[in-house]
Amino acid sequence: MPYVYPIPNLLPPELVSEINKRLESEPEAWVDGAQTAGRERGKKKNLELAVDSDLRVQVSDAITTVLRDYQRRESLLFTFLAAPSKIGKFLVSSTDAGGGYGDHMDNNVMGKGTAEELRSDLSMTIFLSDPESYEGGELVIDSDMAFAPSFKMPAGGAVLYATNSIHRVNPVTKGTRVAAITWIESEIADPFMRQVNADLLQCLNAVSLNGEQNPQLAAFLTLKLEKIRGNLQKRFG
Ligand SMILES: O=C(O)CCC(=O)C(=O)O
Ligand SMILES: [Fe+2]
Repeated sequence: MPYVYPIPNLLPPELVSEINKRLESEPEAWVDGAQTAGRERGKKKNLELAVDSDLRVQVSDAITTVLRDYQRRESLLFTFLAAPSKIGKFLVSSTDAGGGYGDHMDNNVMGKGTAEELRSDLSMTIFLSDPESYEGGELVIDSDMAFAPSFKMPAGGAVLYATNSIHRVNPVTKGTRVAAITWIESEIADPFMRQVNADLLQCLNAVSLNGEQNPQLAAFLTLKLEKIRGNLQKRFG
């Protein structure tokens, strides 16, 4: 099974419309996206906010603040699944008709040699455009496989996937696809253990949300689940 998780409502709708408004108001901030593609530049046809532009930093910081907010249900899910230790700055991408990004692998290390260097365990695309507003532009994960899953999420929805999978963005045939993309270093390098940790966290969360009927049982299960999680972490890091 490929490690792919759609998260439908990662960003609140107010933040998505605020970001889209800002992006539309600064058409001069976009540059050729091939600049950030490294060896894959020939396959990439899109525009991106200049990496050092104020707008890119502001949009990236606003999204990261939501992801670091443990109270929101969807960012809780993101936290469980990713166990993020480092979240890279977001690239903001805009793809018009004729653009796309052919089959490729992302780099194992992002921001090499900078203060922001991270081991890219997970890649994440946050869709910012209304899916009705463009055609094509699906994100296809494990695109070298016969049954590769394909995603076109609602605005504010995300797809989190293992960085070691070949993937592509299908050609956009109409309209414009805007997305924010980043890479994440997880506290848990091993994908199998990351999955076990995510399952345990989901159990702990369910127990804490539904524990009123039987507080004693809830306390017992919480203690035991924390023990299992802690002991697994000690053994597998
Ligand atoms: O736009 C996307 O959904 C993914 C882009 C991508 O694969 C990349 O920037 O490496
Ligand atoms: Fe990629």
